Amino acid sequence: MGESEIMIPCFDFRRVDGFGIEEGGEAWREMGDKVREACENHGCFLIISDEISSVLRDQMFMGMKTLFNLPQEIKQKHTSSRPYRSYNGKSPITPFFESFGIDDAPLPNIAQEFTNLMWPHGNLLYCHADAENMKSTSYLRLIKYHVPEERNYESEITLVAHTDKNALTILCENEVQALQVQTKTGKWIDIKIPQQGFLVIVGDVLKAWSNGRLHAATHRVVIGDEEKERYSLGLFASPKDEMKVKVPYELIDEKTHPLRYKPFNYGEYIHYYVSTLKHDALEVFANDCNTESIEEALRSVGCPNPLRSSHVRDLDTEAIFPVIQWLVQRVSSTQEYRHNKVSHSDYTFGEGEYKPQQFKEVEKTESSIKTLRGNLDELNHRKMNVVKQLEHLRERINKEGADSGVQKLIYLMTSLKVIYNVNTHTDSEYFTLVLSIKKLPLVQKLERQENHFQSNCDSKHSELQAEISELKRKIANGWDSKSLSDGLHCSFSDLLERLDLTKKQLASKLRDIVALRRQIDDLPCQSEIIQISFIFANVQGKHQQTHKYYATYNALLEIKELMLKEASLLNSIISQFQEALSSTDGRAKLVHSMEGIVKGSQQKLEKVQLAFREEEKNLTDFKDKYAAAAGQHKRLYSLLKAFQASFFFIQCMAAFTKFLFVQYLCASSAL
Ligand SMILES: O=C(O)CCC(=O)C(=O)O
Ligand SMILES: [Fe+2]
Repeated sequence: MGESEIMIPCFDFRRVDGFGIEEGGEAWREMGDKVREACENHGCFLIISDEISSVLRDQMFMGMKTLFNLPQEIKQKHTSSRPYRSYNGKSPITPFFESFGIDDAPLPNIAQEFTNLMWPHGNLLYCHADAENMKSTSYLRLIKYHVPEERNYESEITLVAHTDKNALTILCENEVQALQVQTKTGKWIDIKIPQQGFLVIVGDVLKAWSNGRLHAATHRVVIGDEEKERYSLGLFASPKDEMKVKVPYELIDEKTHPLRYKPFNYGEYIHYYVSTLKHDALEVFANDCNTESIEEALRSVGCPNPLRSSHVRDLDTEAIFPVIQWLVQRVSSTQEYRHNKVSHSDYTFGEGEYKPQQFKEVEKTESSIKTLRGNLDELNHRKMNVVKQLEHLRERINKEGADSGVQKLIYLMTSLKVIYNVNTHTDSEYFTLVLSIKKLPLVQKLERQENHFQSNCDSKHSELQAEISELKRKIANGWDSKSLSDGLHCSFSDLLERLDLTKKQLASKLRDIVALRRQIDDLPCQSEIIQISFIFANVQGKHQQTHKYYATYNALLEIKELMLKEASLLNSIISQFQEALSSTDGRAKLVHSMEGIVKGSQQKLEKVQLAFREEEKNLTDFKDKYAAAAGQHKRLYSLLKAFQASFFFIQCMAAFTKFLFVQYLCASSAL
């Protein structure tokens, strides 16, 4: 099959004739084989499903549009410490790309928190979210691709080529085609996700888990000359950060499928990817056979053919063969050179004769060995000199006698004692000695301590001395024992007085405390407060009712007054009617006053009619608003249903992973 004909398989998962009808049945197994093959060959496949109607899907994208239309500062409120979760908006690197990542979106509190953050005044979108509490982790990614205002190129790569770092991704788009998947041979093919469909992409985790049997598809988003902005919605199912990704032993076969990935912690892997952004992060981070070191070794021996670790991994013979040829050639020419060196030590290359690169390297190494040897000889010579000097010194020590130093020291110590005891220094030698000893830090410290102690003693001594002299002075001044005891008595009664005062103060404080305690006792306890608040609520209810009665009473009173006024007016008209009719002047007056009354009434009527029309207008306004709100409620509710239905797919995919595992077990037991 030519590359141009490569098609990503599309499976019909509609309930009528497809997946999930009879789990474990013949059709189910056949479908399983096809899905596995698609994952192995392409790393992705399309599915058509009737789980989500096109109406719901449209509404879902409408909801996304509303979300992305929110002001930038509101969108930026959505932040997270985890990679790819925070709102990522139109950065200079990706100016036409905006996305939100929401962890475990199906959980009701998560949806509610997100809604509260984006729509502080409420949005019915998630208000009734009652999705099941799922154990697997997933994150929902909402993406908007803008239409570039000015195009530098015919098409813009808006999302760079990558493999998904999670286990499995389920994608849908708003019918604006821009996604491309790379085939194993490196060709990019356009993916059009069907109207009722999804694209399922195998991520790095499934690739590692399946020991490299499943292919993680490299994909990118290229915005062409589309006029419409693109929205896509992806569910990224992944293990929890603390989970270990480990190839099951059933999927390891020493001959056909030796272990390719060592077990790794998922969180550490993500951290590695985020900090390096290596496209082949999985191969570098978890590959068990270290193809990187092969690449490195070839580079260090100057292999002219580029051989990447992926060539080795994928056994790409086209890339590997020239390298092997080069290595064979190198080995044989090295052998030849060695042979010539041994048999003809004076072997030289003639003028213009081809001298292979490795020969030059060997020559260079030889010359540096020579220099090193020269250096070593010189160092040996110096070492001999030092040894000689050492021996000489040792001889001198033996001659002078080993004890002389010690004796000198003892002599000095004795001198020191003498100096300190006698505290005289007549001899000049002693004098110098004292000076040098006094300079020693320990001696200085001791001196300082002694001085301190001495001054302390002195001050205590002078204090005591002062007290004694004071007593002496008193006695000398004629203070006898009686006056002394009087003095004591005086100060004792003084103290007693102070004690009394303190006792009084204490008693008053105690009284205060008792009063406070009483006040505390008077305060109602918690249950009493509840009762009171209950009664208060009742009273408030009654109060409101009374208020209403009063309002009615006042209105009735007003009406009564009006009626009375009308009645008195009518009475006065009746009483004056006969009289007014008797004269022409009276009749004209009556007609005039009647006209005045009619005019006044008409004005009143107009006022009332105006107020009425205003009220009517208000009513229709409210009705319109209510109808709009009800419509929105309906739309958002169905949108919510659409979201819930898409979460259902995560569960499907978890089952699908399990199903793939079973497939492999069957395949390996058949081997
Ligand atoms: O928007 C798309 O179609 C692809 C998004 C994608 O590949 C990703 O977010 O990893
Ligand atoms: Fe992706």
